[in-house]
Amino acid sequence: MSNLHRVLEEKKAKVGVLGATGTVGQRFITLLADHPWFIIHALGASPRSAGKPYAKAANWKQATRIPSIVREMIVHECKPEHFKDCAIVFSGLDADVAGDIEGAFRAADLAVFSNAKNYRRDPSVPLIVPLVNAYHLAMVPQQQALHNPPLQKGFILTNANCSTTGLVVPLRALEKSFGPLEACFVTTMQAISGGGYPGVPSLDIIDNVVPYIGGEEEKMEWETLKILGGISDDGDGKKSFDMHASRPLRVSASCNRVPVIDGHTMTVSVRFSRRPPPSPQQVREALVAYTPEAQSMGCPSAPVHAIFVHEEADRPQPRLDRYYQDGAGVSVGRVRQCPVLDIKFVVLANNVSIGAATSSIINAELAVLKGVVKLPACYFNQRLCQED
Ligand SMILES: NC(=O)C1=CN([C@@H]2O[C@H](COP(=O)(O)OP(=O)(O)OC[C@H]3O[C@@H](n4cnc5c(N)ncnc54)[C@H](OP(=O)(O)O)[C@@H]3O)[C@@H](O)[C@H]2O)C=CC1
Ligand SMILES: N[C@@H](CC(=O)OP(=O)(O)O)C(=O)O
Repeated sequence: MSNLHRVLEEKKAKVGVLGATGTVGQRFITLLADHPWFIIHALGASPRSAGKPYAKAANWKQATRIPSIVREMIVHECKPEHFKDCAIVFSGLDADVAGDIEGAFRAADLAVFSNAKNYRRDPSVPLIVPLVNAYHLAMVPQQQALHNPPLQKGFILTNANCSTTGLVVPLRALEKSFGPLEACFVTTMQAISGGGYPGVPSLDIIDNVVPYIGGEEEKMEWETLKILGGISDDGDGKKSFDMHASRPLRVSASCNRVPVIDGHTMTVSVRFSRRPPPSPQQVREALVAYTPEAQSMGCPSAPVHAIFVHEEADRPQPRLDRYYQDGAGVSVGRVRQCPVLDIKFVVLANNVSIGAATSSIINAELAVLKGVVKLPACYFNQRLCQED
């Protein structure tokens, strides 16, 4: 460990990254390398990578160089003992192994912020898109209390499927301004990087569109309801996610893989409960004005514009717009009347950034700001420090 790293470790909160060598893991590393509150302390990947310096273990595919802070760091197997000093553990683990590993980390009283699908449907686990439903963090204490044995600091919190993430941000903005939505049709054009590395074989995707991504449509249709739903109380203090139950929203998703490297584009049509529905101009204004808690609370990784609304007729486009705000916001365009439902528009979200690593990091920042993760005494920002 360099002297600089030692100094930073005294000033920032130590975090770990599981699945650090993968597509999402590499994005975590680029984002965390200069994070104002967090410092990378431990890295985990498969037994194939364990024991190697990160630069040798990772097949680095980012446009920027491997940050010097991790270059020589030895990758560990994903066992809690290697991460016991971490206040937060981010996970970009393959879903085949994430269930057992993340469960073991929670049982070891570690706070896990996961990208994997395994726990998203768990009734005690918040599924949080940080630009949408930060209030679901309120479920964490119940998860800790119901765990056997009860936990002091450990929990699992997941972010959403990358396509679901791009969809729910404008849907939440519209519900906030115009009340409940009744129906939504969404058709996705998903980037190859969504499948991890090496992902879809080149001979399947070049000069082609694949009209099927296993499990994706079901995830979009189900996760949207959990994310947009509230939390209900049974009267005895037991809380549960209400799955948008008060005014059920019907979502129909069609998911396609297209020959784009990064950035999931989707076309969306919605019907509002209220009659008459808002006009396209009212919808544009509501999307631009939308300010999620992550922004108002001052999360350092939150985008300046949660939703950027394009006026040009042919935007957003993945090649032009996926890195806007470092991929942390969502781009919307072509807001217009829908002759079947009410309003239709196009959404673009960077699947690896706001669709994955950036969401996890903002979720962790929200957890710190809301006191769900209590950081030990530290010096990086006295306002945030909470003594045990
Ligand atoms: N790519 C995307 O756009 C998005 C991905 N996700 C989800 O995020 C997760 C990561 O995705 P992605 O980065 O694309 O996947 P990758 O296949 O690129 O990376 C998978 C990671 O898991 C590690 N791993 C594999 N097997 C094991 C094991 N037995 N023990 C410990 N670690 C293991 C790999 O380590 P090693 O290199 O050593 O094999 C690697 O670090 C997945 O659950 C995915 O569904 C979510 C939203 C978007
Ligand atoms: N399935 C998505 C990426 C992903 O990994 O999704 P999930 O985290 O829901 O398994 C895609 O292929 O673009």
